[in-house]
Amino acid sequence: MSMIGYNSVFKKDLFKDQVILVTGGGTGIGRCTAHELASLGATVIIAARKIDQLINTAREIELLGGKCETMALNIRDPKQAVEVVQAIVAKHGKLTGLVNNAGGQFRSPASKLSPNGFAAVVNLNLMGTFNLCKAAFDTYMGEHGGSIVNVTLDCRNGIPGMLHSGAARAGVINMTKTLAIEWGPFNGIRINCVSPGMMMTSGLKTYPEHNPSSRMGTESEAAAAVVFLLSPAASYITGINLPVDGASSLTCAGTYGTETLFNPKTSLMKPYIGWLQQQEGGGEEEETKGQPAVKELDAPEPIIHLYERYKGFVNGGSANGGGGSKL
Ligand SMILES: CCC/C=C/C(=O)SCCNC(=O)CCNC(=O)[C@H](O)C(C)(C)COP(=O)([O-])OP(=O)([O-])OC[C@H]1O[C@@H](n2cnc3c(N)ncnc32)[C@H](O)[C@@H]1OP(=O)([O-])[O-]
Ligand SMILES: NC(=O)C1=CN([C@@H]2O[C@H](COP(=O)(O)OP(=O)(O)OC[C@H]3O[C@@H](n4cnc5c(N)ncnc54)[C@H](OP(=O)(O)O)[C@@H]3O)[C@@H](O)[C@H]2O)C=CC1
Repeated sequence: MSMIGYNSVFKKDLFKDQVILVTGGGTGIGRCTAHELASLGATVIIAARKIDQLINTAREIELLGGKCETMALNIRDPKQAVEVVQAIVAKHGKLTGLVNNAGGQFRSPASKLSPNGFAAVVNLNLMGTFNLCKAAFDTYMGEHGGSIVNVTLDCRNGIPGMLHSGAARAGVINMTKTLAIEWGPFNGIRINCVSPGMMMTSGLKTYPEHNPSSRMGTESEAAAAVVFLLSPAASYITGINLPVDGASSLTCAGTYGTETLFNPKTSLMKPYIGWLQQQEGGGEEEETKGQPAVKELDAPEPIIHLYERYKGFVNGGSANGGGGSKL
C-alpha cells in the first residue's frame, strides 16, 4: 500500500536546522519569540545589552529542551552588529532568520524633546534595525537568502508623547518595503514588520498603569505573528506590516479606556498566552528541582494580574472569573 498523508507546513520541527537571531530576546516579546522558535526546532541566538536577562531566558529555553545561545549587543553600534552576525555565521555556518525586536523609547511631549533625545530613539529603532539588516545581508543573507521580521509599533496614526519613536518606526516600515523589493527577487530575502498595539510585557515598567478592563495583547500574540512571518508558511509574503493590535489601530480611540471594544468581560477575542500558559500544571520535574522557575512573567504587578485573568479567560471562564461559555 502506498503511503499517503498531509504535507502541511505547520510541523513541530518547522525551524529545524535554522539559526535565528532575536535582538532583545532576553525580555518581553523577544523572550517569548525565542521560546516559540526554540519550541519549533530552531537554534536561537538572543542578543541585547544586559547579559543576565539573556542568560536567564537561555536557561529557561534549555530547561524546556530548546537550543539557545546568548550574545552581548548594542544594536546602536554598527560595528557590534557586524561582529555578532559574523560570530554566528562562523560558528553555525549560517544565519537563516533575523528578528529585529530590540527597541523602545521614553515618553516625552514633542515640545520638551531635545535633538539628542530624538536622535537617541531614531538611532535605536531605525538605525539599529538598519545595522542588523545590513550586517545580515553582507555576512550571509545577501548570498543565501533568509527571512527578517522587524518588530515596530503601531504608527498608523500620530502617537502623542512618542514623536521620535513614531517617526523611527514609520521609517522602519518604509525601509522594509524598499528592502523587500531590492533584496527579494535576487537575494531570496523576505522582510516584514509586525506592529504590536498595547501588549502586556516587561517593557511597560516605565509606562503609566492602563485601564485593566481593556483587552491588551499578550507577548505571545506578537511572538506568534513574528514566527508566522519568519516561516515558510509566509513564503510569498514580503514587505508588509502586520498589525497585532486587536483592531485598536482602526479606531481613533486607541486602546486607552475603550471598554466597549476591548473589555474581556464581553469580548470573545480569546487571548493566546503561549509558553507561559503551556507550563501550567506541568509540575516540578525531578531534574529541574533547584533550578529557576521557567514560567515567571517579568512584568509590572498590574500586568501579572492581568495575565492571571487572561489565563482564566483562555481556560473557559471570563477574564473576571465567571461566564464566558462561548469560548
Ligand atoms: C503605546 C506604545 C507602548 C510601547 C511600549 C514599548 O515600546 S515597551 C519597550 C520599552 N523598552 C524600552 O524603551 C527599552 C529601550 N529604551 C532605551 O534603551 C532608552 O530609553 C533610549 C534609547 C530610548 C534612551 O537611551 P539613553 O538613555 O541611552 O539615551 P542617552 O543617554 O543616549 O540620551 C540621549 C538623549 O535622550 C534623552 N533622554 C533619555 N531618556 C529620557 C527620558 N526618559 N526623558 C527625557 N529625555 C530622555 C537624554 O536626556 C539625552 O538628551 P540630552 O539631555 O543630551 O538633550
Ligand atoms: N509592549 C508593548 O506594548 C509594545 C512594544 N513594542 C515594541 O516591541 C519591542 C519589544 O518590546 P517589549 O518586549 O515590550 O519590551 P522590553 O523592554 O522587554 O524589550 C526591549 C528589549 O530591547 C532590548 N534593547 C533595548 N535597547 C537595546 C540596544 N541598544 N541594543 C540591544 N538591545 C536593546 C532590551 O534589552 P537590554 O536592555 O538588555 O539591551 C530589551 O530586551 C520593542 O521594539 C518595543 O518598542 C511595540 C509596541 C507596543
